[in-house]
Amino acid sequence: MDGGEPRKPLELSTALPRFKPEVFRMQLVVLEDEGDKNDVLRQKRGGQRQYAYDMVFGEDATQDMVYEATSRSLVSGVLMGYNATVFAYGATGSGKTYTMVGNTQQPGIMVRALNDLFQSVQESKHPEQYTVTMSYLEIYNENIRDLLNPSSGFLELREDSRGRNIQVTRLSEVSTSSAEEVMHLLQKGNRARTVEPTAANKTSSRSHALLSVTVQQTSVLQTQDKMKSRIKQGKLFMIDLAGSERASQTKNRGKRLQEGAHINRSLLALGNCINALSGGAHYVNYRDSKLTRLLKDALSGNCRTVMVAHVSPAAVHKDESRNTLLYADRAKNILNKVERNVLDVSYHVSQYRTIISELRDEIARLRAKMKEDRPRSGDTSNDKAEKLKLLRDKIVSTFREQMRLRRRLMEYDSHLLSLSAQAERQHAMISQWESQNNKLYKNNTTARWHTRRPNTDPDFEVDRESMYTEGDGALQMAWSELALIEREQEHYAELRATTEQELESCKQQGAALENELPSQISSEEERELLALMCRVHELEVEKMALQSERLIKQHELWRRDLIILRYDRQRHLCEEIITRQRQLMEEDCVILPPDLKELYRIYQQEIHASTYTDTSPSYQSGVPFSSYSRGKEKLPPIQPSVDPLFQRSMRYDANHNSDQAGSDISMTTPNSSAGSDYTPSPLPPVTGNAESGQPGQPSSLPPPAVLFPPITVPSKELLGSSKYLSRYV
Ligand SMILES: Nc1ncnc2c1ncn2[C@@H]1O[C@H](COP(=O)(O)OP(=O)(O)OP(=O)(O)O)[C@@H](O)[C@H]1O
Repeated sequence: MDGGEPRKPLELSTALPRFKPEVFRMQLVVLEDEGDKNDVLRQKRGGQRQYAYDMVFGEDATQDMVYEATSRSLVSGVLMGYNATVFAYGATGSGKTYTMVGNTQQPGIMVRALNDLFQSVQESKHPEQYTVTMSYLEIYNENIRDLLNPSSGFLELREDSRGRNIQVTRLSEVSTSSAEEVMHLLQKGNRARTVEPTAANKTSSRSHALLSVTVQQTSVLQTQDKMKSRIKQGKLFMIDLAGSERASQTKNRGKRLQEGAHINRSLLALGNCINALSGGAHYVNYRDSKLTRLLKDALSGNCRTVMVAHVSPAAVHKDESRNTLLYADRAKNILNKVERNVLDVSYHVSQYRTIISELRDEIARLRAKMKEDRPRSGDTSNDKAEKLKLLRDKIVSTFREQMRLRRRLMEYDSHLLSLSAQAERQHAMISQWESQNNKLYKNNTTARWHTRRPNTDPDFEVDRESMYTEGDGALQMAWSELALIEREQEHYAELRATTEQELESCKQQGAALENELPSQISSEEERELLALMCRVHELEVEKMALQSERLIKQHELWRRDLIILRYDRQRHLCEEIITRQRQLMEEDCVILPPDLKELYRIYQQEIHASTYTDTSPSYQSGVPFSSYSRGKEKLPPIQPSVDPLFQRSMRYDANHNSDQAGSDISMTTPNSSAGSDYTPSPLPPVTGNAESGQPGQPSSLPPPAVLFPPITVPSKELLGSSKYLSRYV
């Protein structure tokens, strides 16, 4: 390390998960530490530390090189419906803003990614199916500000009772159709961002900036009574974090010092989350800062995440550099489960169609009444005109009132639907938990486990005790949440009934006013004026039709969620039954008949097809499920990390010793590469010859009988974790 000032800091990238390991060669950063010269006793010895990352960029790396290697592949993923996040991390002045935003000559990741995104949309077969929206916010002193509409003040962060669906209220979501428009918005946002000069950086960002771009592709498959559409939605977050800073180095005072404290606190919270996640902690505290709450999905949810860590080669920054390297190193161990957000939406539009058509009928009636010729008194006195004006005003206001009431009814319906979806979820959660408890504490499998594993793990019983308490708490919470939901359902049902009554009387009032109309019209001009009023009504109805369409989609998504949940539960049960039956067959040395073997094979294919999309790394790796073809000697495991319950299931350990009478199952924690990728390596049979230690070559049974895949048993941490429950539902 030299003592020179940083000009071109070093950037490291760690992509989570490493979806293209063949592209990202691991590269090293060596941190040299000469030790403390004043440390005469040599207590703190210097030395070298090496850190390996997916990619390391030196001072010659261009913006383009950084973008190509870290973020380009994320853009195509977003268009396919994946979520992705790129965030820049590092000390103040280390080059984060340069990497993310850049300048006009050297644009950064944000600009390049958006350019690529729009280009890909334009080059696609159906550019008209895509909608792109963006929002841009900053977190300054723990307050959220809308960078696209800075005058809106501080915004609130909201989430549901389980800490999911995090949303920023009143944040502007701007719909964009071209890269130029986006660039303009981005520049506008950057101008609004809080940037101040400090001793460490002339243009120091005093806030974290989060740019979010949502790409939605909607393809309508059918119209008429039943509409079917497919919605694919990917989100890309690009985040320029504020830099960590030391008061002694930045020489900040007053306001700057206070900003620095906020920045450091939120970065510390982020560091804690990274530590907890990389260590596989059961509980991760995202609530310590707004930054971590917003980054929750990027860190542990359904998201491909790239962390670009920035370090300065200057000796004076060695502590910050070491910290950054350490966090980046830990972040590598975090494994996210990435899924495509694709939904086939099919919905009945009859319910809202009725409302809309009723309103349209009303307008038609109004028009007809206007055209009706009635005997008139012939006078065009001011008095008559005044009466007509009054009548018109009344008709307009009753129509508005009707619209208001109908809209309110729709909102109540929508809320009631969401409540019933939530209640259903709680029910599912409760029954799931109860069946888990049965499995854990009461059934035979557990008893056998105990007898097979005498005294191997002294903490085993203690763990179970604490799991039971934890589970009990989760169960109680689910029950009380259910009671709350039911109370809210009752309340909203009452509100709905009252509104319906109000609407009925409003409708009658409107009809009476309409009947008065023909006798009041005395000239063509008046007729035309009233025609205009009808047009305004029509437009309002159209607006309502659009709103109802949005609600319908929302309902359908909830309904689909529930169906998926039920199917998932059914599948879990089936798998449980199959696993246990196989265990019994195996214990009784039943020879597998060929047709049953064939059924297992088909079942396996089904599981694989439903679990792995064509972009799954395992599929691309050239070992797809089809390799388990008829006649092959091995069957793949029943449970290739397909469901959250069994995700971290026990895996067969080929090297496991044979002292567990009759059982070759051992607990192994899946390593990072095995966590999400299905590794169809040949697994030895459950009843294989333990002495031989030869996977797949058992001698105790004839060949067909030994083709059992291993029995998967949920790992104790998953069965006992309440976190699992909330994740699963
Ligand atoms: N790779 C690079 N090539 C050339 N100049 C760079 C590079 N990286 C950073 N710089 C320059 O270094 C200075 C500090 O960089 P930047 O503002 O991006 O740091 P930062 O990490 O965002 O700091 P802060 O956390 O204080 O906002 C800027 O003037 C920037 O233009």
